[in-house]
This record gives sequence, C-alpha cells and structure tokens, in this order.
Amino acid sequence: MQRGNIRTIHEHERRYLSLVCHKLGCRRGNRILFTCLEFALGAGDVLRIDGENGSGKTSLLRILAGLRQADTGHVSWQGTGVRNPDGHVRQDLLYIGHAAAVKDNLMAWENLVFTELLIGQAGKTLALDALAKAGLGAHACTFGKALSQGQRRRVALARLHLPRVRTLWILDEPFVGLDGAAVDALCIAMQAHRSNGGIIVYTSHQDAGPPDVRSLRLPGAN
Ligand SMILES: Nc1ncnc2c1ncn2[C@@H]1O[C@H](COP(=O)(O)OP(=O)(O)OP(=O)(O)O)[C@@H](O)[C@H]1O
Repeated sequence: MQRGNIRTIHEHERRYLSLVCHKLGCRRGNRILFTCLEFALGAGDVLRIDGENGSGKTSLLRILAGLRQADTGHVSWQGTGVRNPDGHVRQDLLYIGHAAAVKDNLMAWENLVFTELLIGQAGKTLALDALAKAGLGAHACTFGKALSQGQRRRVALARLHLPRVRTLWILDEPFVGLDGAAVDALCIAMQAHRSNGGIIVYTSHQDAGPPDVRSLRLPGAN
C-alpha cells in the first residue's frame, strides 16, 4: 500500500522494529564520552540526542548506525548486532551525516541519483520529485558548487522523500542551516515517518523537531 509515494510499513513489519542499546560506552583518545547508555526504541519512536559540542553525539550516531565500534556494550537492530553483516541495518537505515556531502560538479538531481544509486529515467524522475518535496525543485539542475549551504543541506535531506522504505532514520544535526519553511517541512516529514511506524534518532542543538519526542542528553566534559 502507498501513502503519497511512501509505502506503508505493515503491521507485521512494525512488530519487529527495534533499536536497542545495552550498556553502551565510547571513548575518544583518552576521554570517556559516555558509559552505560541504555535505551530501546520501537516503531514510531523518535529520540533526540542533545549535548554540548564534543560530548559525543556524532560518535553515538555512528555507533548506532554500525559505522563505529562501541568500546563497551552493544547495539542491536531487529535483534541482530548492527555490525553483524547478516543483519538488516544496511538495508533499513537512512543515515544523513552533518556534512551535506554534495559534489560540486554534479547537478542537484545528479547528486541524489549518485548517492542513492537511482537508475535511468525513472531514477531521474524520483530524484526530481524528491527535490521538489524538499523545496529545491527550482534548483534541481543547479550544480553543487552554485548551491548555498542551506540548499546543499536540502539536497541531502531530499533522500528522506525517496519512495524507499528505510525504517530507521539517523540524522546528524538535520536542522542546521535550514530556513523556517525547510524546518517545518522536515518536521512534517519526520512526523509522517513516525506515524508510518518508522524510528528516528537525531541530534540537535536547536529546540526543533516533531512533538512528543524522547530525549537523551550526553553528559559532556567534566
Ligand atoms: N578522530 C578523532 N580522534 C580522537 N578524538 C576525536 C576524533 N574525532 C572526534 N574526537 C573527539 O571525540 C569527541 C566527540 O566528538 P563528536 O563529533 O562525537 O561530538 P559531537 O557531540 O557530535 O560534537 P559537535 O556538537 O561539535 O558536533 C570530541 O571531544 C572530539 O574531540
């Protein structure tokens, strides 16, 4: 079943959605960033991670995404460790880091096609549609080098509007550099994803995001 062009996450799929952190700890250099973090997220949950600069928000997101090994504890997605190659996290995850990662010499739509491995005319149509939904339709054919920081950010966030079901969204500072309209559009997209049963973990220094989110503040230097 489709809602707009986003497929509904079926009830039987929702039952298995879970991101569980058990006694998670992380050290960078000789500094312990956090220890014994515990939480469990299920279908429809949104977790906002907050904390001062350098407190370990990005490090935590990378651990949740399976991109970095935790120093202690573990993270599982649908019951399997996120670094286990047999797990589902690679296919279920949409990770957007805080750098927009837009290539200067590709047009906005080409960037999206390149990042998401979209193919042919159908792929181009999907990219154009996603950019329009991200409020960047007028700049779909603008080269990356001619986009402003906020527009580059919108290219990255357009991935949220592609009609692929990625049940787990991990977003690093998604609101940075966005104007008010883009912040509102992102909140609506996040709310739609959670209503569809998806899970979101995001970092933000701003008090931005959908209503009724859970929050976790990292302790920071002391
Ligand atoms: N490659 C590295 N080697 C050693 N320490 C690092 C490395 N990268 C980051 N760190 C340290 O790890 C800590 C956490 O960094 P991280 O990027 O996770 O923090 P953050 O909370 O996301 O920060 P910000 O709000 O500034 O984006 C910082 O104190 C940083 O100095």
